[in-house]
Amino acid sequence: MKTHLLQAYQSKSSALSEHQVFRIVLSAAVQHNVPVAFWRKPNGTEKEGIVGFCNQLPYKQVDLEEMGSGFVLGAFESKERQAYVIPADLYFKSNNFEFSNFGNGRSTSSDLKTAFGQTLDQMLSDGIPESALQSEFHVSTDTPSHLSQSHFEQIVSQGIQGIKDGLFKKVVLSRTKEATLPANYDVVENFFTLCEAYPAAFVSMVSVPGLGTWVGASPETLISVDENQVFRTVALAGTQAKGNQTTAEARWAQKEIEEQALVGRYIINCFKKIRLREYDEQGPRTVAAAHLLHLCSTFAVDMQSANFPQLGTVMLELLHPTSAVCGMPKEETLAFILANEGYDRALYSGFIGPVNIEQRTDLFVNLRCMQALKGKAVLYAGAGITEDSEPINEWKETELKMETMLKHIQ
Ligand SMILES: C=C(O[C@@H]1C=C(C(=O)O)C=C[C@H]1O)C(=O)O
Repeated sequence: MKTHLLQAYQSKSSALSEHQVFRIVLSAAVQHNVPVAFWRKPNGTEKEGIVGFCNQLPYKQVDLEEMGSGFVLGAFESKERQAYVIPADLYFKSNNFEFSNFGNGRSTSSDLKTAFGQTLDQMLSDGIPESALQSEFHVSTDTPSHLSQSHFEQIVSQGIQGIKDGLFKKVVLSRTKEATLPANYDVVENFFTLCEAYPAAFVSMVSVPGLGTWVGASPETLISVDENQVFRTVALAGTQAKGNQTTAEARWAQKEIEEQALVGRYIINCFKKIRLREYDEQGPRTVAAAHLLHLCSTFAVDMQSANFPQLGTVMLELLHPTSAVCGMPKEETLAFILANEGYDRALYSGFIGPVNIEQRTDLFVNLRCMQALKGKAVLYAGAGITEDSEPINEWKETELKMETMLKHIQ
């Protein structure tokens, strides 16, 4: 069903570039204080976008089979699948710029919808205003604390000691880093550049009142359920710089092989808990993510033949936070992270992605990401710590991971 706004938009959109359309939508969302998300799926050809007509973002338990269409934002510290959900009141794709209006079944604010539509119409007829050209975005009021190298290395040492003392087997420790954003920083341009640079990543830009603006290029699927009801997840861990080698040439040390095997075993244990035996496991093999290489195994389940229609939701609850971003066992390492890391991870290492759009759900682990603030960005990265870890090497690994975003903002 088409609204007045969508018809007006479609008739005029042909004269606009792809960049301009995304700029206009972001600018209107900021003006009306509503949430917006843009993304491009791994190896996808289209960029997609969602706007929710609500000033207060719903925070609820994610039930993939029950939910309407939307974009989910789960924090690292999310219990029982609680997450923010941007309802797909407006959804569009860059290949044809057809807007779909999914909001009909939901009680959207019709005032907001009308006002948003008028703003779009105005921009289309009067030209794009300065604010849209600069790609203004929602800014969070909470700035995460900045941690020193010595603090990070110290918690890594504590983590290694925890493993030696038998408290846990593996823990993932993370940190932040601040970078200055150039005066002409343009978040839409940043999103487009990342799409171009990282075709195999899930590239996203979400801008939400209160939560602020997050940009990322994640290499890691948490949960996907496709149109044929096939469930997929991955065990991704182990990191090395790619350099000039091909993925086939990469060699892995025992430490990385064990680190990744732990993540795989964790997924298999989750399947065991729910008595699911019919899964297909492939790998591990080496995969490239930007300038880095990781080890990755993939798991797939045909939900129809397994007779498990709720597998996506059940696995979201069991998997998050996985041992790729938290540790093994989950409870002990989560408590260690919360007590020692010294900052709030917020959406970093949480889960993000579109739900029930064109009969698919694709949730990713929010990695290789940053938060855009006024004049600066906060980058986030972590590294899996095992008994054989060296604190300085783990610091270097987080520096390397942060390069994924850093390279494209300066
Ligand atoms: C924690 C991050 O990445 C995760 C940790 C990895 C590792 O410890 O080797 C590798 C890939 C990701 O599963 C991150 O990018 O911040």
